[in-house]
Amino acid sequence: MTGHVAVIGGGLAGLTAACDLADEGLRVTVLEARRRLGGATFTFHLDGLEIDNGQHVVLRCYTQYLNLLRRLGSAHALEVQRQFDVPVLRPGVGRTRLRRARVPAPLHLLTALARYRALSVPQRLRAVRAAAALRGLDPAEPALDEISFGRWLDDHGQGGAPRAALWDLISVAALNCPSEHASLGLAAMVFRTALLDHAAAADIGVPTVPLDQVHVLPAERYVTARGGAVHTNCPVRAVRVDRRGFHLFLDQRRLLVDAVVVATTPIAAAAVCPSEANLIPADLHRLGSSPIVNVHVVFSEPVTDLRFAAAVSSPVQWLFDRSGPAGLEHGQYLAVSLSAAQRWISAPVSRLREVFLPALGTLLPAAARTSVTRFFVTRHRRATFQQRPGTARLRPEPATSVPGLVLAGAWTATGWPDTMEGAVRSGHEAAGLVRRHLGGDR
Ligand SMILES: Cc1cc2nc3c(=O)[nH]c(=O)nc-3n(C[C@H](O)[C@H](O)[C@H](O)COP(=O)(O)OP(=O)(O)OC[C@H]3O[C@@H](n4cnc5c(N)ncnc54)[C@H](O)[C@@H]3O)c2cc1C
Repeated sequence: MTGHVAVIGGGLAGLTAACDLADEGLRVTVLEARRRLGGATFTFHLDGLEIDNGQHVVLRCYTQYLNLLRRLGSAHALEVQRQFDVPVLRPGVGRTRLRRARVPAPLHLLTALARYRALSVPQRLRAVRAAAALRGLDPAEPALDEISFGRWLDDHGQGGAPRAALWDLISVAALNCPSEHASLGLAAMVFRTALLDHAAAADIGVPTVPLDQVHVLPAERYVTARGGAVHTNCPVRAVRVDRRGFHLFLDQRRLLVDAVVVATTPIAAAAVCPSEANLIPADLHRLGSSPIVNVHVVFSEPVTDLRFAAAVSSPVQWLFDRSGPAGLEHGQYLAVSLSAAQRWISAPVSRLREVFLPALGTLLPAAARTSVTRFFVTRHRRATFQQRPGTARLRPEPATSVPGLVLAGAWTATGWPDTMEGAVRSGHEAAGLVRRHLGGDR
């Protein structure tokens, strides 16, 4: 197939589309506004350590993301646990765990809940009933996107302790939204896909190397090895269309191409696309944004043997041992990942230190007696869109009204939450549309 395709945005969606299009023999040019690729997933260097902008976790049900890594030759960069097993820490009480048994779904959850000591026995029984009811929901049913997951939990006797100690543990991290504000449709999608329909789907994978070695640099190499070009520091200001093709307005020059994948953020897509694309900018702005904060703490000595853990009754939501991926030689580096972090996004580092060091000390006794050698914070104000009720109808389909101009991004209508899996799926979808437009459908 011949043709020149521009991919605007070098996040995971854009990189996926670029890999697919390069495989088709098309001439691909990736244009990324920032000085580095990766979008919401990147690595930076600090005092000899390789730091990810925020801990990223994958699940075994991320089939397209995992396939992409296999294709890029970097599947080894993830360690996926053999069975879903989450240590759950409680201040002053110690550990319990949510661990699936090796039996088919949904029995695997019964056994996990039966042993979950953060809930009383009657609470565990009621949680099993609620899980069965959730399993009966169709996430694609539009009415589910009109109500909040929190309301559904209340209606099913899952407010209070069960919400905090069980449902929020998963949904706040997966949807980056408190359950009272999250879409029931998206929550049903997460719980069904990851936990209720297939026993192995929620097995957790964490990168063993920095994120840029997991998919960012491998994708860049994949595209350039196939003749593609990748430009960073290269914002696209506007796209115009005429009978010759698509004109991209860059700061110093213009580029004329045969097709365009707009894989930016939603607000940038609204600004860049021509009016003929018929996007609804107000809808894209209404998608809003939700923050994620990571608190990074380096201890002089190891303080835990856990690779990761969740916490309840604590400001800590999830913590991860980052020592290996960051290249730390002595001590231990923990990252505390805080989703739906409105409360923390503007807090000074001193305040976060005041809150999170004692909180870690109550969860991990050794942390209370070990000195901290580094403490820093990464903040993403616009980490994901706000996955609240009513967002399904705001998420645009990848095809625009202009053939050859397509959208990609975890915020498009993928049916998935704003995740790496959603980004990869949208990249494939966009590349497929471009291929059909350029006449190479097989
Ligand atoms: C801290 C954090 C933790 C997360 N944790 C997880 C997790 O554990 N698991 C998970 O699955 N997901 C997680 N996510 C979400 C996941 O990272 C995103 O869903 C996914 O990476 C989005 O990819 P994308 O390509 O759609 O968008 P983006 O990564 O936002 O990429 C868009 C790109 O477009 C570029 N751009 C914008 N405007 C222009 C322009 N005019 N010209 C050129 N380029 C432009 C941007 O600079 C950016 O690089 C997390 C996100 C964050 C921030």
